[in-house]
Amino acid sequence: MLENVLFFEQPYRHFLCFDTFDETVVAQAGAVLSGPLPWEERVGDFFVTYRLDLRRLYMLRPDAPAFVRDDFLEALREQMQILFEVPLSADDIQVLGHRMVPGQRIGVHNDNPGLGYEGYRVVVQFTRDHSPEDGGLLNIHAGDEPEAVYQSIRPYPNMAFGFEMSAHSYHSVSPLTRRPRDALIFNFWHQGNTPAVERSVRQTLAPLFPDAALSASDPGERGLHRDGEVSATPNWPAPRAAQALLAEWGMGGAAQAGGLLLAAARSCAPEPVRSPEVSAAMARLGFAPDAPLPVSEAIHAAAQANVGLSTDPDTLRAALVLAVWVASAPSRMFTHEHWRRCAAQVRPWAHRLPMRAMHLAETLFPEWPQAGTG
Ligand SMILES: O=C(O)CCC(=O)C(=O)O
Ligand SMILES: [Fe+2]
Repeated sequence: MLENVLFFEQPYRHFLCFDTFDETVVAQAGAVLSGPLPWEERVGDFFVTYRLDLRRLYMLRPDAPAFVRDDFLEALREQMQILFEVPLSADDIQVLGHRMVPGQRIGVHNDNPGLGYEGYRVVVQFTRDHSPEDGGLLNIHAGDEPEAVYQSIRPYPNMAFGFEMSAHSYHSVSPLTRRPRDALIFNFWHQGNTPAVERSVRQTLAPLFPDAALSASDPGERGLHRDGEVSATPNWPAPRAAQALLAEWGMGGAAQAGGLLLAAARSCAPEPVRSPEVSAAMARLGFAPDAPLPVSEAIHAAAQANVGLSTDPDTLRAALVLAVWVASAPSRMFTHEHWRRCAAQVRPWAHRLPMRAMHLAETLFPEWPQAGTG
C-alpha cells in the first residue's frame, strides 16, 4: 500500500498517491461505499457532507472489510509514520466513509488540530468515471482565501491525498453537480496529542481552575472538518495555569514567576493591559515591572539566577517547559515541531522532576524515536 508516493512540502506537508491500495481492497471499498449505509449528515458553517464511522460500524463483525482491520491499519500507520516522520498512536485510528452528493461542498478550511484531535489524514477516493463537469474537485490552497488555489485534483479511484493538519493546511472541495463522490478517510493521532493525552491534561488542570471553562472536546466532532487559528478555549488563563502547576509541584516563587512569564510570552496575543500577575512576576525575576515581556531565553536565565543553587539548570528548564506545555494545551494548536523541541528539553530530565510532573512528562512526551531504533 501507498507505494510511489509524491510528497510535497509546499504549501504544506502533503502527498498524493495514484495507486494506494491493492485490487482486493479497492474492490471491497467500492462495494462498501456504494452499498446501503446508514450515512449521517454533518452540517457545519462551511460544509455539508455525509459521513459514517466505518471502523465502529464493522467492529467485531465477521464481514468487516480489510480496510478496517487492525493489521491493515497498523501497516497504514507505519507508512504514515515513515512518510511524515512523526510518531502516530496505534490506539487511535479512525476510518470514516465520506460521501458528498450534488449540492454539497466543503469551503476552505484547515482542520487545524487542537488538544486531542487527529493531526494526520489520508483521504482515498473511490469515485468512478469522474468528469470535470461533475464538480467535487479537491483544491489545495496556499492560504485561506478561496482564490488561493495551489492545485486542483479530480477524484480518481484509489487516489490518496494525505496531509499534516496545521494552521496552513487549507483545502476545499468544489460543489458537486451531478453525482456522488465517495471516499474513505483514515485519521491518525500524533502520540503527543491523543485523546488520552487530552484527558490527562484536563484532569491535571481542572482542579486548579474549577471555574474556568475547560470543556472537553466532543469525541463526535473528531475526524470532521474544522477551521480556525485558536482552539475552543480562547479565554483559558495559560500563564496562571503554568504558575499554579509549578506551585503544585513544589517549585518556588522564582520558578513559578518564570513559568507564568514563559506562558504569557508564548501566547502570541497582543498584550492588552498588563495583568498584575505579570508585573509581579517581572519584578520577582528582576525585570522592570512595566518593561516589554522578555524573550524566553532571558526568562529561563532570570529564573535560574533567582531559584538558588538547589535546582540545576536542566531540571529547572524541564519543569518550566513541561508546565508551560501543559498549561497552554487547551488554547494551543498542536504541531510536531513544537512538541519535538519541548520533548528534547523535558524527557531526559523527567526522572528528576516531582513524581506527578514525571508521570505527566511520560504521558505527554512518550519516547520517540523508540530507544534502540536510532
Ligand atoms: O474529500 C476530500 O477530498 C477532502 C475532504 C476534507 O476536507 C478532509 O477530508 O479533510
Ligand atoms: Fe478537511
